[in-house]
Amino acid sequence: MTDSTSLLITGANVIDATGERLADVRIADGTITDVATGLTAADGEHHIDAAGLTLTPGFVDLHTHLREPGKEEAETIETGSRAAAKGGYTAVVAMPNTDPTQDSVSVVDFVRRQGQLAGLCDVYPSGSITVGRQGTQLTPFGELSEAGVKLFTDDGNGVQDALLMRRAFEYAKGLGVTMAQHCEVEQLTGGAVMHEGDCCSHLGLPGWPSLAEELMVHRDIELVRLTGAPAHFLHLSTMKSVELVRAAKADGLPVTAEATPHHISLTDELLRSYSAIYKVNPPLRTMDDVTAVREGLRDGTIDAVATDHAPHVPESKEQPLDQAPPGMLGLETALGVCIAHLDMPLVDIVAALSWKPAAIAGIDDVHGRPVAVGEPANLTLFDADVSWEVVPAELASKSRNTPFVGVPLRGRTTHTILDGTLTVENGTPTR
Ligand SMILES: NC(=O)N[C@@H](CC(=O)O)C(=O)O
Ligand SMILES: [Zn+2]
Ligand SMILES: [Zn+2]
Repeated sequence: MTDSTSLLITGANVIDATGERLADVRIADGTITDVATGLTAADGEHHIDAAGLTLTPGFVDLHTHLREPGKEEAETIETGSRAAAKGGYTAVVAMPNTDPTQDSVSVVDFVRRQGQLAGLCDVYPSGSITVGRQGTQLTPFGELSEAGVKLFTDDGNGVQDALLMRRAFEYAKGLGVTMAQHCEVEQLTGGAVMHEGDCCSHLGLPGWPSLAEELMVHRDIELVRLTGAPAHFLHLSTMKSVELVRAAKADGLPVTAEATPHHISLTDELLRSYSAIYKVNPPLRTMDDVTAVREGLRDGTIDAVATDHAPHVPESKEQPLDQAPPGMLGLETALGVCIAHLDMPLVDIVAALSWKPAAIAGIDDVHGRPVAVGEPANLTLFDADVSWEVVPAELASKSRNTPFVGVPLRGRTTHTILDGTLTVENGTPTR
């Protein structure tokens, strides 16, 4: 079914921000029209028997690299949206390190429109903080914000200049938009291919010290204290970063943070293979860091799981470690990694995948909503118990650079519903 006629989902375990219960849910014309028990399918109504499955608001990815415009050989907005839908996502925030950069209204409008044309997932373009992500001149925040941009980031790089970042926060405060930082002091990471630590010294490879991340987390927390503007921290990876954010929240500062599936499941030991599949920014860290990031998610210091889905063509990842680009796929495996690797109640895992990131993205009027009558039907249905392994050839993404081959996953999306229409049915995209 690709058109939105009436759809009935029965017997699902429904989880949303209001809690957990068994219910039947009817959807018509993009809206939830019934939530009850004992509903039966009308003549001709599409019926999904969801006994044993979990129904939640659709997932929201705060951090997706869709690569279009500029690197369509690695991913397009259509293929990335399809990967998102397969992973249970109904919305993604598209990162700005495209070519041209998402630093103007015309480029962000193009990205949003391509997302609408693909029709598989709502695509919300971020805007870059600086023109061309060059770190020297601020983009027209006012125009971009009027064009619907709510999250600004130079992701791929952090903003190195503290004065420019201070100004960015000051403008952001007036406009009600959020600055999202890729925390990396580049003077400390030149030439790095992996986490700086025992494993790195043993392999004799150039290291990316935890301090390079933590210094910028600290700087931006203090800029938030100074300006009162909100900050979101992208892909946090170290124990000390988690501690800094925990302390900032305890001080009542408006900071939020995300962690990736790979930073809660994989460590720097994987670089012993010298495979560039495991090269990522920030790098895979130690088990102590993994444990601290998981604890950050458990206690709410880290608000969201965000994939940092970063597709790269095979030829680029087959290069030696020092030449290969950093980045890993994430959209189709995120749920499976989270359930397998986070010792948290399922409701808290779904919170980190859905309504908490929806609020950070400023799209919580449409996504991450309660499963209730009158709400927009952006929903995910998944099997929380199924164990599976990723097969790269079966990915919807145009790229194959998943680090999760051979990693046990638990939990997989069966159906995704965008604005009342099935984008994924029985695990298969509908378009
Ligand atoms: N995470 C990565 O290793 N790579 C990202 C950039 C980024 O998120 O910093 C990419 O665009 O490939
Ligand atoms: Zn980044
Ligand atoms: Zn990124």
